[in-house]
Amino acid sequence: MWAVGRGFPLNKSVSFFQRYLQIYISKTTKGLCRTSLINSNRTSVMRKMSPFVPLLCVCLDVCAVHALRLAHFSLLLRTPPFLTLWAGALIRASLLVFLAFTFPGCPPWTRSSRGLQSVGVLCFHFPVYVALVWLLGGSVVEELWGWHSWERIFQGYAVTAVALLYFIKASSAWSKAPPKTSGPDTRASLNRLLGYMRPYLGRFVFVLALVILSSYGEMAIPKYTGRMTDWIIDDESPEAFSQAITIMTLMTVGSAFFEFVCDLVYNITMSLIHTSVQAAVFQAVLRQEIAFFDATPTGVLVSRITTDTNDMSEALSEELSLLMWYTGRFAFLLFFMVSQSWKMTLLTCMGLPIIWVIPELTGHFHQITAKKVQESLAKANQVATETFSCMKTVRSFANEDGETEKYRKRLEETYSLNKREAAAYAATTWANSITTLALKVCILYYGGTLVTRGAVSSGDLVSFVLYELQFTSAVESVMRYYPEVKKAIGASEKIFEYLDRKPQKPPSGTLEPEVLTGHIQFKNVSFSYSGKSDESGLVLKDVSLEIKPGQITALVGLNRSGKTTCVKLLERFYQPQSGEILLDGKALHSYKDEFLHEKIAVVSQDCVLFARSVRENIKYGYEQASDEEMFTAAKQASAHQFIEKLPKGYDTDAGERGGSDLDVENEHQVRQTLMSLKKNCSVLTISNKMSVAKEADRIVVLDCGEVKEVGSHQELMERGGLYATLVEKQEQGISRQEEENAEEEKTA
Ligand SMILES: Nc1ncnc2c1ncn2[C@@H]1O[C@H](COP(=O)(O)OP(=O)(O)OP(=O)(O)O)[C@@H](O)[C@H]1O
Repeated sequence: MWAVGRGFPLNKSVSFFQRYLQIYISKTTKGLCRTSLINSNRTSVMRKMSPFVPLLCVCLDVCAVHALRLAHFSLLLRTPPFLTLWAGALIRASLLVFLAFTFPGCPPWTRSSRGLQSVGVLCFHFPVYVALVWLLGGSVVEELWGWHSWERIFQGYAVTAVALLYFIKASSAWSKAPPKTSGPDTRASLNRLLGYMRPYLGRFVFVLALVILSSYGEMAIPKYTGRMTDWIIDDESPEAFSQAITIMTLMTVGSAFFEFVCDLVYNITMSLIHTSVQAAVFQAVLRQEIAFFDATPTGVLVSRITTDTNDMSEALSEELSLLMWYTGRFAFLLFFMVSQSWKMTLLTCMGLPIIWVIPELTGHFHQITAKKVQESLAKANQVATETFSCMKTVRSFANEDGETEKYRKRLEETYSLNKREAAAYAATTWANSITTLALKVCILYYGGTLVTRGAVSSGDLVSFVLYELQFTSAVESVMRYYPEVKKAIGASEKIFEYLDRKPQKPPSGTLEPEVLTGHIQFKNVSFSYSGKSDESGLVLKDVSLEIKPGQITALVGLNRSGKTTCVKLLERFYQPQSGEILLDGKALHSYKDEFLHEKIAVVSQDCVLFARSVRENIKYGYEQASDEEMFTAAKQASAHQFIEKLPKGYDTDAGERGGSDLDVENEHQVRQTLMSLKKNCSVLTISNKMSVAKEADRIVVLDCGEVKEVGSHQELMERGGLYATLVEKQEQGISRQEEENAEEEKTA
């Protein structure tokens, strides 16, 4: 440091230091690396030495502590012990950090936050502890003069190892939570969820109070069992004993009752929240433009509304409630344990990482083996499936024995993996119980010495052991459920995505005139479903056409020429990229949405029936219609008689998407009805059948999204263009079909 202060270049001081370390390593590791160090690439050799480097750092640290110890006891340096303690910690920390950052052999983790944190714990935990004891008025003489003893040095490393294990456990639990995406973060989702919870704030406060009361009640059994042990040992009066039993029973029953009420209120509240979120998402989805439904598969939409909201609310109902319970228990257990004996509590906390880490390591091995077993089973199943599905081929090659042998080999592989899995499972279970047992033995041993010294009573030890039993699982549960709850909140982002989505369509207009003649004009309309206006994607290209009131206009053309698209634009499902559509001389988008959909009626070839009664289907979107109006509509569609014959008439359930397509007879009937209605409205018919177009007053011929011809049937036939060709081809097709049918009949 001095050299740096005097303007000595840092890299020089580093290489100077490194040289000494290299000499040190070459001496300690004797011939093992001496020859290698002579090589020019010293740094790479140093990296190879990295397994020894932590050991070297520990040795240097111990040397530094002993050097400080000598300085501390030296008569020449009469520094106050507090100052020596803190200065010593600072020197140790500086030395270790300097080593980590300058010595190339140091593993990278020593330079990470985890490494620096460990250095901090190693060097400063004891000074902080001494300072706290001193502030609380305790005696610190022994600690101030003995901090450099071997016992304290080992204790320091043990504390650092435990802290590191805690840190690893916490970070692995946290990393199970979903990674942050570029979308809204968990905090934003949490705020949204809290927004839904706000109306029930009173209930949540009530639930929280019940959690606290119930958790407190659960402390009764350990507490009074300990008391009773004391009374039994001390041979106290039977009244005190029965009083303890009564209080314990009351508290336990009370706790169970509070838990029941709490669960009930909490789950009902969460169901209410779930219902309101689900309804809001459904409404938000319905608001979207039709292109959104084209692009999003129905399954995804349904899953977002049902599965995703269910998953979220289930996770929040179950995991959040468990998190609350265990946090409440954890807090009370910690409080009662500390009040029994803070030393035993510290021992428990130090033992916790060990009972997590060892089973986790064996559990990891078990998981890997279980996965391999699954894969191997899948391979065996594949052989079986393949063989059965190609049974004819197997038989024709007479390869039954070959396939059996192949299947047997796969099963043998699975069997050997099964054996490993069984061993891994046994090891995991064993590691679980042995580590838990070891911690208990340690606590009992340490507690026993405290009881012998008279520091705690036997009853306290009994209570403590009972608290500790619950404490371990409470801590584990908190660490398990916290990431789960975070994950559930993260998953809610997907739901809010729909709630936040703004429909990509212009707002509804305001016009709703009392009189509407129904004069429709397409003026230079171009449209593409992709939203792009480049020529290749256009489905309609510069289309101009007119649908006059009191007339029937037919839109004809080959398949995919854009006929249906014109109707979709008329219904405002999509917006044209350019051009405009006018209704009675006013832009279509200036009309109110509801008004427009009331005025434009679409009779489709393949209409849809909802899984509701026939009555509800007919009145769909116009519930206020009278039964008379409904009968008239059904009669016009020649469905009245048919419906009357159904088991429950108009109240018969139509069934989901029941067979509803128009047959030839019905189609003719509907057409006749439309013809009779044409005086009061504009009629646009779309059909591939030229016979339908023939009856229209005006025919618009579309080809590849462009208007090719406009006129009456007569005019277009005389022109001899596309329409005439289509009519001709269709007539030929019909006559050929008739000939084929006649021939079939003959042969029959
Ligand atoms: N929702 C959609 N998304 C993307 N492209 C579409 C969509 N609907 C139709 N198309 C495409 O637009 C073009 C015109 O289709 P449209 O259904 O309007 O033709 P059509 O003349 O009514 O055909 P048909 O007589 O076969 O019903 C076709 O190429 C079709 O593939």
